[in-house]
Amino acid sequence: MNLTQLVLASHNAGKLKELQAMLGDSVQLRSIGEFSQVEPEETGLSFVENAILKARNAARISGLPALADDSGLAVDFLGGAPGIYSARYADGKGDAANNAKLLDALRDVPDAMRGAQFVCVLALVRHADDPLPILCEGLWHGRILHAASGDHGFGYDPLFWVPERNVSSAELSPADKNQISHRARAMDLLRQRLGLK
Ligand SMILES: O=P(O)(O)OP(=O)(O)OP(=O)(O)OC[C@H]1O[C@@H](n2cnc3c(O)ncnc32)[C@H](O)[C@@H]1O
Ligand SMILES: [Mg+2]
Repeated sequence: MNLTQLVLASHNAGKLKELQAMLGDSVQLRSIGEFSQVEPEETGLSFVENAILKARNAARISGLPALADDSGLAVDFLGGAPGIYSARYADGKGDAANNAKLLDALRDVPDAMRGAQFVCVLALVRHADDPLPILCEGLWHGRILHAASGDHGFGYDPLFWVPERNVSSAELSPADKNQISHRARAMDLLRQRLGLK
């Protein structure tokens, strides 16, 4: 597939920055925000369903091939919550409220029981009705800290301790996060599928 321009089916500026950095100059990612401010309802029960739903919606609106990222944080002690509801965990009140709610839910839970993974599913559709979306996933294992630390990244990064670096993911430089994150792993697979590496 020859792709020089893709629309990114996301209103999250943090994702756009990370994904464009990973793709480099060979593919230009245009934000769906250029075409519409309306966010589709994420009605799926899985990351895969929501990624496909967002990608189809963006392809329909833009007329371009579309890439979507559905991602979230699955916390072991919470049975995988907030999972696909990560963005809406604190009822749409934003990252700070989501982080505060998570800290509260894990109050007094010991380190050994604070395991978590970031999940990322990327879905690429060539057009809105594409019967064979390309799907790639990535996981990143870590642990939930007892307090926020660091100010890079977005979302739950200040609470996610990265065992291989002994820092929070918000303390990693953007370049370092983009080497090892759930999104980096999914993008690595996507680049292979597209013959970009
Ligand atoms: O749906 P779009 O428009 O892409 O943007 P969104 O922010 O709503 O994205 P999701 O529905 O995929 O929800 C992802 C949630 O998981 C969080 N998340 C995903 N990847 C993350 C990362 O790399 N670092 C920190 N938090 C992340 C993020 O903050 C959101 O709360
Ligand atoms: Mg969303």
